Amino acid sequence: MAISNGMISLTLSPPLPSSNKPPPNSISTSINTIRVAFQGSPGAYSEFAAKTAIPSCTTLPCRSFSDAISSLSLNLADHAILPVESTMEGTALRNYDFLLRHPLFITQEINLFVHYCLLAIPGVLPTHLKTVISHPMALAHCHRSLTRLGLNRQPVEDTAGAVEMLLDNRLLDTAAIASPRAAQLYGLNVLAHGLQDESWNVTRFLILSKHPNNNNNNNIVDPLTPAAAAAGAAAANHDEQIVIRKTSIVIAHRGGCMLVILKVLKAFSSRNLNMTKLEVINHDEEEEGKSPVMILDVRLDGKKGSLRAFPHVLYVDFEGSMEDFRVREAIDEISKFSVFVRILGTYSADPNVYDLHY
Ligand SMILES: O=C(O)C(=O)Cc1ccccc1
Repeated sequence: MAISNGMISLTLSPPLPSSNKPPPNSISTSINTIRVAFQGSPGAYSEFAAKTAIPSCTTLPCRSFSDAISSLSLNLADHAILPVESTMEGTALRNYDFLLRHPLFITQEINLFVHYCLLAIPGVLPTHLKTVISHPMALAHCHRSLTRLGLNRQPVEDTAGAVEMLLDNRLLDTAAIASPRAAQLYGLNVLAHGLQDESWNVTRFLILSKHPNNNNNNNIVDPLTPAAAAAGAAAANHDEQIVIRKTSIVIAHRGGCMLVILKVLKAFSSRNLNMTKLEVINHDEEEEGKSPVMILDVRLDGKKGSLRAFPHVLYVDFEGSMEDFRVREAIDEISKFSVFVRILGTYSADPNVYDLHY
């Protein structure tokens, strides 16, 4: 079945049996199955990340990330998942833009090892290949390998979609870069494993929701408090995993980037709050071809304002939750010298990196 001109596929994939342990404090429900929308076809890395983060979930494949977000407003999905950065390429700014343009909150993060395979229709030999198709991030992560193989690159929406394209069009001179799972799912041959240019290739995905995560789980402790130290000792004894809460914010400011960065660092360091990410985006209006970052004004009380353009933006992640007074104080301080602050959400830090099982 399809809705709104068939843009959103309504096929819900069943939960994936996984030998990976779910991440701490992963979202779970005993009554309703959680539905996670992702951009791509079944077998995409995002789908695997969703099922690793929330093992009992069903997944909703969507043609674009906008469709995945629409599925939240249409109540077809409870969450959407988005790859936001990788160890090989840093922040995927385009995906962050999606997040900033919508009234969404981060409720969980998940880190996944990404192994790429070269897949082709059975019978196709490496010598037959002229072109390779895949998600732009996959093509970038395999840049050196593809240059060595002398293949033309063609970006498509997602890795599993590339596999579908091979099959739908019976492309006999083209390969796709996708996961071993996609190879199994679609019955393609794996011509090469481990195509990524660096063996340590981890992608960080964010799980997004219409509502902020107000999880007051007792296992969750704010770092750097006596409770954290005590919980740490207890966990070490019982082999438990401590869950550290993280918060992501976006700060926009006018000019004088260095001074703003120093003030932001001081707001966190003076309160003993550990930063895990600081990324500065400067999109000067005068600079040709660069558009300012568009950010939707959304507050934790759910009120949303207008979409505003900012040329200078800082993405900051730090350890600590919005329930911690030091975090609230730091954000208050930052609000005094920046033109705009948006809180993207507090969620549990993922201490693991999950692997696809071949
Ligand atoms: O295309 C996919 O399979 C995705 O889920 C996006 C993606 C692409 C490459 C690495 C991680 C996620």
